[in-house]
Amino acid sequence: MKSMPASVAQDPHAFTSEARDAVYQAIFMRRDVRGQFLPKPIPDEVLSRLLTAAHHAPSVGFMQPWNFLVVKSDAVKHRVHDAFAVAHAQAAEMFEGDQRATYKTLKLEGIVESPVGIVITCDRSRTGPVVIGRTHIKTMDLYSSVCAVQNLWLAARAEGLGVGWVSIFNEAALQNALSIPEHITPIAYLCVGYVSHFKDKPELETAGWLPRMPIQDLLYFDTWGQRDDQQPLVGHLQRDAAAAVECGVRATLPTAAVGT
Ligand SMILES: Cc1cc2c(cc1C)N(C[C@H](O)[C@H](O)[C@H](O)COP(=O)(O)O)c1[nH]c(=O)[nH]c(=O)c1N2
Repeated sequence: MKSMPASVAQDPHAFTSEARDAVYQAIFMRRDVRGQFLPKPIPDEVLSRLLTAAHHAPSVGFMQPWNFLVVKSDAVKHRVHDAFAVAHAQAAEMFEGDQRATYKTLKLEGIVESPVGIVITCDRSRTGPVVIGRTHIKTMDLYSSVCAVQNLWLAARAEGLGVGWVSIFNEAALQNALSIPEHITPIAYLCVGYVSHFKDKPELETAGWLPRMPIQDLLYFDTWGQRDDQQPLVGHLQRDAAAAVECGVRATLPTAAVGT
């Protein structure tokens, strides 16, 4: 995105403005990709960078609960797709009326078309029963694996790769399709590949499923539920929301045309 106005002196630890802008570009130009995958292979050196980025995610107690399963076999992808198809049909029945009709028109995966699937898992027993930071809130290990997903997703966007997270599975069916042991939780099945183009906004937004919520409606000060629209921060948020949208629009252009 175009540099956000720097009204305060840059901290000496901050990235250069070009590097900082690249981070924000990765964030605002990232999309969940389902339908625009190209068959172009992903070089191992690129996959290696993605996986290394994922492995450098934060994790509770540094337990690094993840494994990475790289799926290239068509037979395995078809097994995963079969598991998706069952859950997808079940999911359609959970919506009513117009929503069900819309749901059925949505493309919600690119399992077979994407050249590579990457499954990120969570081994909840990896470092024993007591983990620093997970002593009371047991789900922290799952959140750690999600951090790995997000690192990979952003790195992929910087590499020009699309990623689509598919979660419409009965968990046991997905484990079965991938021979994942019962005690390992599959966190994400990610469809990864080069794309014909990136969309400017979430497909569910374009389809009229849901809009992006205004961030100021989600913001409280000091205690839950306490709003204060007079806070200068709120004005900044409105400006930055517009800048983020503009960045998403520019994501539809080849990056060479986008610049920083
Ligand atoms: C945990 C989780 C699980 C899923 C998703 C995301 C996340 C975070 N998303 C993608 C989701 O629909 C998408 O992120 C939002 O619509 C916002 O769009 P962008 O990611 O900004 O393009 C997703 N998309 C899809 O087509 N099929 C799916 O099964 C899922 N599952």
